[in-house]
Amino acid sequence: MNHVVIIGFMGSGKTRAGKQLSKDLGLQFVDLDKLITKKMNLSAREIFEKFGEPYYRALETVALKQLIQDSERKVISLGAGVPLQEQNEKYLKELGTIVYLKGSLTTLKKRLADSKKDPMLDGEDRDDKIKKLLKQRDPVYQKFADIQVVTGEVPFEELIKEIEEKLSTYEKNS
Ligand SMILES: Nc1ncnc2c1ncn2[C@@H]1O[C@H](COP(=O)(O)OP(=O)(O)O)[C@@H](O)[C@H]1O
Ligand SMILES: O=C(O)C1=C[C@@H](OP(=O)(O)O)[C@@H](O)[C@H](O)C1
Ligand SMILES: [Mg+2]
Repeated sequence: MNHVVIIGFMGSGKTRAGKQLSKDLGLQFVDLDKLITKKMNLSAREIFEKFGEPYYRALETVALKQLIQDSERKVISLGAGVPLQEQNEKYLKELGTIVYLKGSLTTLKKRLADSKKDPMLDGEDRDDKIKKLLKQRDPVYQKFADIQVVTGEVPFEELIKEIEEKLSTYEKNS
């Protein structure tokens, strides 16, 4: 399918940017986390606590497969962990054009400092955890990215414009 797919670390702005892009492009918006939490009637943290992380990962994969079958083009914001799961690799490649919202460690630490919603940041020192996970995840996001933009350095509206321009160029050439 040729969906517009947004990937990136927690706090990179996947959900916010996805909503704006869907409005501008006149496409339906899907947030993969929202799809899962709505269906389960539980938050991501509650699903992690009740059933464990592997269960959440399985729900992500099921949702991805459904979106590949969906013939109506959409803007899809993925959860930050989706590209890290080996079983998702082939589905991600089939899903559409992948936009990586890249945030620096400084930007992400700032945005995530008070966020309570992410179970992946529970436990150890939050800044250390962000640093460790970003080091592990950034190369994976880069590997999947058809388009990359840096968040945190320009105003939101400019960032969206940059994504739209890059998408248009990418699609013309592919
Ligand atoms: N370009 C941006 N500039 C400043 N703050 C942003 C930007 N994009 C997102 N945010 C803020 O960062 C936080 C995380 O955004 P969100 O879209 O939920 O990220 P994600 O879905 O990638 O975890 C929110 O408070 C959001 O308003
Ligand atoms: O980093 C992760 O593994 C996760 C990120 C979350 O999504 P956001 O990227 O929207 O925060 C959500 O999917 C879940 O809590 C797991
Ligand atoms: Mg999100």
